[in-house]
Amino acid sequence: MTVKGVNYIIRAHENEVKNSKIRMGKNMKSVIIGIAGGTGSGKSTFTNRLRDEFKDNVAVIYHDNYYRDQSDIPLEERKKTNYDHPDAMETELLVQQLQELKEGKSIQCPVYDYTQHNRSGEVQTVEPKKVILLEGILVLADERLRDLMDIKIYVEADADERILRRVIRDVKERGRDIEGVVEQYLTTVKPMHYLYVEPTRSTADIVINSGMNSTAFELVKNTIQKILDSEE
Ligand SMILES: Nc1ncnc2c1ncn2[C@@H]1O[C@H](COP(=O)(O)OP(=O)(O)O)[C@@H](O)[C@H]1O
Ligand SMILES: Nc1ccn([C@@H]2O[C@H](COP(=O)(O)O)[C@@H](O)[C@H]2O)c(=O)n1
Repeated sequence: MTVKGVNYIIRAHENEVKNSKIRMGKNMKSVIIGIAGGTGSGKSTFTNRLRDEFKDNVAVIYHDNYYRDQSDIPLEERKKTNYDHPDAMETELLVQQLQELKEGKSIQCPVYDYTQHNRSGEVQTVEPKKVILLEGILVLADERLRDLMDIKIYVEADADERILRRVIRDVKERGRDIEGVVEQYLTTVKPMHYLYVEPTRSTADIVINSGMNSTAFELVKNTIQKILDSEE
């Protein structure tokens, strides 16, 4: 099963008792940082670098885990779903859970299985933290999510680089074949990108060229450190 972020969440859970310092205080405000960008742009790379830097001091939420449950549809049909349209996501659940995190409550986040094109049936406990990273192609496309965010980031990369990376990743990690990735890219991923993802670039506070951009990483890292060090 391929699951974004599950290792982190399990580690976060194990360390929770030890690290009472990193729990959010009752009156503490949490800051939500949205990290958007096209498929293969390097969003997860950038987000995971921040997660590795700050470990349990930040919560990380992947919008992909909120793809709708499709247990009532056979696998062959699930393969045909348009996963790049906003309706494919249960964003209403994500909005509700982000509000709960902001209120200092822990949440049970769904866990997605790309190989089955469905929720895995498992959930991860995510504890409230002062900084919440929210990653996904469409996180800036939803006004409710944008309104909850304090900092909006868009990771950019050329389309040819993105699709090349995606082919390799989807074959290696998401149980796909090359023909399937190309077919999906041309029929849904590419048109939806230009309809729903790329237009959100203009809503971002910061546009980053590549998820491996060290200068951008340092700037965002320093900003997060300041937030974590602040008394508020
Ligand atoms: N700047 C880069 N140069 C080369 N490979 C990259 C770069 N950024 C990301 N990758 C690789 O491309 C793949 C997709 O990156 P990822 O961060 O998962 O993209 P996204 O989350 O935006 O879909 C991963 O295998 C990652 O290691
Ligand atoms: N069952 C699914 C669900 C999603 N996808 C694709 O994932 C992409 C978003 O994830 P990134 O890490 O690439 O940002 C999105 O473009 C969907 O097409 C899928 O292929 N199958």
